Amino acid sequence: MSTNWEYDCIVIGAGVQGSFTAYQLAEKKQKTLLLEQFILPHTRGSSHGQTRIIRKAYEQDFYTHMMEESYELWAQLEREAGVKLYRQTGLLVMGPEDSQSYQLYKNNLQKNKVPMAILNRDNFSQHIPNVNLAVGDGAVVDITAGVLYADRALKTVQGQFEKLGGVIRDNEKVTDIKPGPVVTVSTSAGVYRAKSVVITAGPWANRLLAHTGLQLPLKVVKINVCYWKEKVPGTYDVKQRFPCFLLTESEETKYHIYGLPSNEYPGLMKICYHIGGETDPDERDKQTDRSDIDILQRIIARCFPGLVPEPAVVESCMYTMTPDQHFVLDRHPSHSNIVFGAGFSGHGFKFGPIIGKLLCELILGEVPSYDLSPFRIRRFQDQTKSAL
Ligand SMILES: Cc1cc2nc3c(=O)[nH]c(=O)nc-3n(C[C@H](O)[C@H](O)[C@H](O)COP(=O)(O)OP(=O)(O)OC[C@H]3O[C@@H](n4cnc5c(N)ncnc54)[C@H](O)[C@@H]3O)c2cc1C
Ligand SMILES: O=C(O)[C@@H]1CCCCN1
Repeated sequence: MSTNWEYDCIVIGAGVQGSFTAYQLAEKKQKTLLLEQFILPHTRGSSHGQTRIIRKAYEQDFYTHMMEESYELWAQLEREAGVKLYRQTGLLVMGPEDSQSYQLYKNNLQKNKVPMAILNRDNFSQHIPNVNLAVGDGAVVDITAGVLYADRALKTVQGQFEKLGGVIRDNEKVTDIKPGPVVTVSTSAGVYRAKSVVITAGPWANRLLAHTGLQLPLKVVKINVCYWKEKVPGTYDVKQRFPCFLLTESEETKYHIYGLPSNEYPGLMKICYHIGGETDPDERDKQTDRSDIDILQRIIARCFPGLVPEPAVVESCMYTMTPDQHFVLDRHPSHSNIVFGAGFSGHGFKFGPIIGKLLCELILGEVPSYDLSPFRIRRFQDQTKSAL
């Protein structure tokens, strides 16, 4: 076998995680190729759209800790590129006061000294007008939270990567990966060889991993991204300082419901359900399950009296879920020069800079900056299929 290679590293998939990983690698002077199957920018994966929530409020400490640094890295990218990627709005967390989920959010904010406010029934509507707090629900605000401008963030980080000498080839689908001391990656347009490979293929992760003999317990779901019309334009607008919100799971809703103030489409507020119908990523639009919309309509009619409880716009996006909804960040069990980031379970965007840093550390054989045990594949044990 020849030991020639053209690249130190090839990153497969130019969503938020692959783009940040490529950027970090280029910063570390690694000659890096970023491959993307579609023409950029595109709307067929998980990272498209104008906005995402950024927050420190989490049920688990380890995410809150990672977010401390992630905020710094987002700000660093804003400074480097001279663009605004983050707007602070706060995040209103509401949920059954006595539920485990709500208590975890509240306690975690307090324990980690995240700037926050606890609202009670008497002062709630003074701070958050036009929202009905359900009977038995508590409310806290993560003051650090806000909106990330997602499409702009992707364009920015890809641009910074190219400025560092990184190469992006879009409209080039990876069709085969041959592991070895030098990894051979075949695409619809050519063949490349590199010392190492990072797979950040979002909903297509298992398709790519199959070439390396590994399958993870991932489930791809289609999310109906719903926008709801304000009865009086501006009621829930970002300019009126309306916050993002998160309704923690309850017996009625089972999964989180979340929303962002009206911003990208004037007069429309984005509110979604944190699960959807299972789909093949190449056949996303054949998945027509709208049972989430029924649940959203009920909750919106009850809690958001200023919105028409009928979606005005419905767009599509995909989540790649793991059984525990924690990410997968690991090295291939048989090929140490293949690393992957997958299963971001609908909450990975805000971590983009940190995921990029961690995957870069794994590729370079450095000690990871965070404890990766919640993200390792060994937690799945029986569910991980390896043909090796
Ligand atoms: C509706 C919605 C709302 C969300 N809200 C939030 C939020 O508020 N806050 C938050 O933090 N996160 C949120 N998320 C989650 C976040 O957006 C995702 O976790 C993140 O975008 C995942 O990025 P990724 O890079 O793993 O996947 P992707 O963006 O899907 O990127 C993978 C890329 O790999 C490419 N690819 C796949 N196969 C190949 C191949 N064979 N060859 C070449 N390229 C290939 C794909 O085309 C794709 O571009 C949300 C997600 C959705 C869908
Ligand atoms: O990551 C987030 O912040 C959003 C809201 C909560 C559910 C997942 N997606």
